[in-house]
Amino acid sequence: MTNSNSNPSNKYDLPEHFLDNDASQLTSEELDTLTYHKIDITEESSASSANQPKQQNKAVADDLISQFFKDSPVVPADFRAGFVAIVGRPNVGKSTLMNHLLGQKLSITSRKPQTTRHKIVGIDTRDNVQAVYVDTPGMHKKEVRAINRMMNKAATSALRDVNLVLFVVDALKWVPDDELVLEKLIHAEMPVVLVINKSDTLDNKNTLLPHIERLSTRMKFSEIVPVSALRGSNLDRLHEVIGQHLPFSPPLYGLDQITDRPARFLVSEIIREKIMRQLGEEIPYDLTVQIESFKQEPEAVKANGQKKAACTFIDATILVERQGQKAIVIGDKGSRLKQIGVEARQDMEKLLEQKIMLTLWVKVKGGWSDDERALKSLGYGDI
Ligand SMILES: Nc1nc2c(ncn2[C@@H]2O[C@H](COP(=O)(O)OP(=O)(O)OP(=O)(O)O)[C@@H](O)[C@H]2O)c(=O)[nH]1
Repeated sequence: MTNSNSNPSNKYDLPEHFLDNDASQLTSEELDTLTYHKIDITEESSASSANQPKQQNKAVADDLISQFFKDSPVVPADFRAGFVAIVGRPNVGKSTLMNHLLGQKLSITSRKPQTTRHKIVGIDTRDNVQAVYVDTPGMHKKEVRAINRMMNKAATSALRDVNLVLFVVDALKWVPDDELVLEKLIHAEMPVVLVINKSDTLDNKNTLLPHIERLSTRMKFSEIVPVSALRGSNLDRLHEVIGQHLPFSPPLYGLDQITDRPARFLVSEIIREKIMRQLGEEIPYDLTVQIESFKQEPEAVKANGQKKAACTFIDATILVERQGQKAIVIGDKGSRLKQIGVEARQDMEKLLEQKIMLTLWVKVKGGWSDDERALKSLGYGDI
């Protein structure tokens, strides 16, 4: 730190992090230095005040308060914020929609139904609106196994305490699982917006209107918005509708925050997505990824003066049900696992904006998807 006497009124002599934080985070030593500055400044403006410690303390407090508010973003009175649940049967494009609404990939997507297993929270702040999206596993009728039951539970619980629901359907398709979602929403107290996704697949747009009319007789939707999540069509309109239906409220999360999920969770989801994309139909979805270790090393300067970039070291285990699946994931001479690793690392580097060293292992853990206790130990218990 610069000698405070050399330039008493220069605020950059203050402890560095004071510019970003409030005074409660200063050490007492730093506070002493700060007070010393303040005395110097006061002496410059008023010679008599040097003997008035109370006034000096008040000046310090005023300075801290004004600095604190100067650093806090000003939120307009008409700011709106709230939770938005994205619900629908499997494969209608809920995760694709959330990623495109966020403009950032958070939720994994694949052609395979039931890709989304957990409740994912994505935060989007724009135009004085903060929408906190909850992407849910698709709801479906076949609750055959423990994992399906848990996914349905997660989707239903996402409907509690939200301000708005986006009910996503696949173009003109209407199947019993859509009916199941509709039944859950009919008595919902919050507004429900029907999002007709995959509108790019419609050959004849005239068929849309009778479909919308039919669905409107089933329940009262606040709005019906046809979109193509994949192509990003009509999402501006959807953003507008979402904003209109959220309550006036200060932001619920930081204005720059994009998710409440820890980085280790997001990286395990990235690995899972790459496996599903690589293997397509070859492997059932009975597969999970466990992050064994996640160590972040900050940027450093080596002994020779060279800079060492920040790096995160990740060890992950892919758990499969059977020996045969292990061989499939590993591939010929490890080629498939290597490809999964390369693609996952690239996505992780984009997400975390730093170098990643990724080590992948494959292990057989029979019967995990049908064992509620094992699922809980893998983190499915809190969904
Ligand atoms: N043509 C077209 N395909 C889409 C659109 N949106 C999503 N898809 C595709 O539909 C498939 C399923 O998308 P997801 O976003 O994984 O669907 P989901 O509803 O989250 O699926 P679950 O995880 O099973 O609940 C993927 O192949 C997407 O590329 C769209 O607007 N148009």
